[in-house]
Amino acid sequence: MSSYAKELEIAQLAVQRASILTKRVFHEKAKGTVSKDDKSPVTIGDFGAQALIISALKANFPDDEIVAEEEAAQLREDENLRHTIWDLVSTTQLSDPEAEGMLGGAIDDEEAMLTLIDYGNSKGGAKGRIWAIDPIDGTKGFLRGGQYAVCLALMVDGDVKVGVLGCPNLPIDDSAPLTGGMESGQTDEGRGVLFSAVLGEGATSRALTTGELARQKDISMRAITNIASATFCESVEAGHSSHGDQAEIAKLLGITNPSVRMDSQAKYASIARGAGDIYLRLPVSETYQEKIWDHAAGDLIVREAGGAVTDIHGKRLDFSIGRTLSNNKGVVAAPAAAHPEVLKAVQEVLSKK
Ligand SMILES: Nc1ncnc2c1ncn2[C@@H]1O[C@H](COP(=O)(O)O)[C@@H](OP(=O)(O)O)[C@H]1O
Ligand SMILES: [Mg+2]
Ligand SMILES: [Mg+2]
Ligand SMILES: [Mg+2]
Repeated sequence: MSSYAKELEIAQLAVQRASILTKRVFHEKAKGTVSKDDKSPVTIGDFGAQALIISALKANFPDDEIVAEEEAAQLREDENLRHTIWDLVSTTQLSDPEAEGMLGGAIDDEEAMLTLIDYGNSKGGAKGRIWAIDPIDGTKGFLRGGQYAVCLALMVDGDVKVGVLGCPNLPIDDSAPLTGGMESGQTDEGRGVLFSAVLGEGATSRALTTGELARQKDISMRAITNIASATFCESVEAGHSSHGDQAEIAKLLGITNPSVRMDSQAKYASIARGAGDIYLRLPVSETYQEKIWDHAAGDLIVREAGGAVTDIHGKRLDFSIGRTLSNNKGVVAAPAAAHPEVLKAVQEVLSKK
């Protein structure tokens, strides 16, 4: 019996249900975007998915704290936006009644939905049980029909214990070739994966369904015998990580395969299943602090699949500080045996700047 069996099951079902909503938004709705203070695109999908996930967590673990990316303030002002989201949230459920029942059933009304979204305002920290939610990670990928992820992790006393990633646009087949997006003309057929890990218990993948959980498979990173033959993943957005530095590092390692660019924590998931090998996220700004919800689930899934994840200084990502990874800079994720060599190359390139 897994040490976090109930947490894992609820987390996976919650992510699966939220993924139904995000797919509905993509397929059915005009992908209405509104601008937040930080000008990042945020869609009705982000708010809706966050409401559904928090509803499931509150029904099962009422005392746990939650750190989530979005907040309801804007929805309180904007009646149309609120109604649109409520429309989706109140009509999205798992097709399996037993699974849906485990998530606590329907949200009462619009006001309750707003309250739920705002439960995600915990400051985080080193004490107690805290969930981290990114309802849509890779919002830009989501909008362009590329990769995105619905992300959920449980931290206990600042350490990630459970991580779940729903990746609706990744191929179900763990050995499918790595590409950044949904190539034009492709359908949902054969796509949609739910990744998960519990600390000390390995990492798994399974097909994302609309009902009960599909059968899982263990996943592991590829063993790299020759680093020059590795493939690395990086953000599509040059504003999120430095393509230039990453290319120099690849060159230094003798890597000739082109990097695969994809949005979201689908990068962590892709290397964890052995479809790629290395994920580099090198800072472009002195001041930007990475958000815990952008990394918590992916960090655990990669480590449980046989990888090592550190920042550019070789420090483990520290989720115990608050809502951001203020003790870390950048991300270097690679198979454990290859990580020292990759980190050395990262530091060599960055030290010359
Ligand atoms: N200057 C910056 N540097 C690094 N990450 C940034 C950034 N500005 C925004 N981000 C984060 O990058 C995430 C997407 O990562 P990626 O580039 O790997 O797809 C965004 O998540 P959201 O899409 O959830 O807002 C956002 O939190
Ligand atoms: Mg965002
Ligand atoms: Mg994100
Ligand atoms: Mg997001």
